[in-house]
Amino acid sequence: MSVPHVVVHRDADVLAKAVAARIITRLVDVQSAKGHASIVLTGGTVGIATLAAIADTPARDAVDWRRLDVWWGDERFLPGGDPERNETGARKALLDHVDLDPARVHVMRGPDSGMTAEESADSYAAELRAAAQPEDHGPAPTFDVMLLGMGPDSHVASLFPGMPALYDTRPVVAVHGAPKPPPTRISLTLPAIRASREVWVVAAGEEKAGAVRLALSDSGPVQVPAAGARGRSRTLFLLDRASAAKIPAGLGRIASP
Ligand SMILES: O=C1O[C@H](COP(=O)(O)O)[C@@H](O)[C@H](O)[C@H]1O
Repeated sequence: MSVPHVVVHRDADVLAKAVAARIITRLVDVQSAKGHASIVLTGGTVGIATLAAIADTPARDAVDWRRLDVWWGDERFLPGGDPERNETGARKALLDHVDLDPARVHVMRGPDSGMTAEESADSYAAELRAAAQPEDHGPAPTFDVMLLGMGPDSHVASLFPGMPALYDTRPVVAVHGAPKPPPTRISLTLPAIRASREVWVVAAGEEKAGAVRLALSDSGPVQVPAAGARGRSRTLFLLDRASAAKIPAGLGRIASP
């Protein structure tokens, strides 16, 4: 697993634009190297603002959207089209504005599919397994980029501190009783997150400063889930100044003074 690298931007707006530029560059590089790429999306404020920033930049045309697999790190277990679903936010901000191959957009199904949360998680696990290649050596693909928002309690995806999902070895699970509404969710687990080539944790706002500090410490992932979010090749913490306010001096590289 990689050691986190911290980049600090002036504010949430600059952060979203900078992460958007970074995603475009990464996807273009990966697609030019192997013909296709994969990204795992997050919900949350900065996650969705980043997608909107991609939609806003002409450089988005450099990505071959039809050769991109889109996955989610978590989903709120709500019917399709519900404004609280991460999918709905992502579609509105970006996915509806680019030429994706619908077969490559892998949504986590809601209750309107007729499935329980457990069945939806199992069906996503089957989709992950089907996409995994022998060289991935596991039940999920080696995602090229995984974006993760982080809550003030240090949750990533829908892995909340102390919850049983943090001990699970399956790639994706149903979560019940989440402290942040809605209580029922579907989430990738730490093994699936850690199977990603690159994990990028994005956070903004002073209410995240304590969680950012802990996420960059030696805390255990059961108490501090973001401390377990590490990529195989690279882990980035992409922050605004407010969320980086409590990290040890010298750890963060200021990119936007
Ligand atoms: O509920 C969720 O929250 C987190 C973080 O959201 P934020 O608004 O505090 O940035 C998000 O990463 C996760 O995907 C989502 O389901």
